[in-house]
Amino acid sequence: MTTDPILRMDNVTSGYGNTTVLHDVSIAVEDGQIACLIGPNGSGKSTLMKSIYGFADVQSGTVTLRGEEITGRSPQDNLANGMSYVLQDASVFPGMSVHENMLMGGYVFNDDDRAAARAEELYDEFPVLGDIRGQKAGTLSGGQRRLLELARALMVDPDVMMLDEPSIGLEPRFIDDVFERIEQLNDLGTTILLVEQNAEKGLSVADRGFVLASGEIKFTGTGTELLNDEEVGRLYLGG
Ligand SMILES: Nc1ncnc2c1ncn2[C@@H]1O[C@H](COP(=O)(O)OP(=O)(O)OP(=O)(O)O)[C@@H](O)[C@H]1O
Repeated sequence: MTTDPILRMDNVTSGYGNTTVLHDVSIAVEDGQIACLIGPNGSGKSTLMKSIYGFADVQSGTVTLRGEEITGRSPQDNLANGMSYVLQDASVFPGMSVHENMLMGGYVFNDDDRAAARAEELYDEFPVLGDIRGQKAGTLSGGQRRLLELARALMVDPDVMMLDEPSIGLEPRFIDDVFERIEQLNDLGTTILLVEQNAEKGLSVADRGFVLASGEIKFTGTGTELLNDEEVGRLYLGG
C-alpha cells in the first residue's frame, strides 16, 4: 500500500547564490518511512537537505511538506512546522548539562514547563539519557553525544527528521547503536530522511533509497533493491 508522500522535492534546481549544485532533483518520502540518500563526496547530499530546510537557495522547483508548499521557508519556520534537522556538524553546548541542552531543543515552544515535560517523555524513551541528565555535555562519549543530538531534535516531536551523516566520527562500536536508535525513532512514528556515507548500513535500514551523483538523482528504489543492484554496487558501494 502506498500513501501520499509526506515530503517531496519536485524538479528542484538549487545551490548557493549563483552556484548551482542540484539539477532537477525530484524525490518523494512517504509518511513513516526511513529514506536514505547516498552518493560520492561532494555530490550534493547535504545541499539536498539544506534545500529542503531553507539553508540553501532553491532556484526552481518546489518542496512540499504534507501537501503544502514550503519552498524557501526559513529553518525556524520549518522547525515550528514539525520538521527537524540534525546537521552533519551538529554539536551540543559543551558547558551546559544534558538537560539544559534538551531544553534548548524546545526553545520554539517559548514555554519552559512544556519543554521540561517533553524532555521527561524523551528520558522515558531513552533512559540512558535520563541517567546522565545532570552531566555536562562536554564530558559525554561520542555515542552519548550523538544520542543527545538526536533526542534534542525530537523535542519538537517532529513528523519528519533529517539526519546528515549520523554515524560520522563515531567509533565503530557506537555505530550500530546509533542505527538502532534511528529505527527506534522511526518506530515512534517519525519519518526519517538520512544522508549516510556508510551506504550499506544506511540502505540496510531504509525503506527507500536515492543515489545522488553530480547533483542529480541517478537511482531510486527500495533499500534492498539498491543494495542488490549490480550497477549501484559497482559504482557506489565499493564493488
Ligand atoms: N555554502 C556553500 N557555498 C557554495 N558552495 C557550497 C556550499 N556548501 C557546499 N557547496 C558546494 O556544493 C557541492 C556539494 O556539496 P555537499 O556538501 O552538498 O555534498 P555532499 O554530497 O554532502 O558531500 P560530503 O559527502 O562530502 O558531505 C560541493 O561542490 C561544495 O563545494
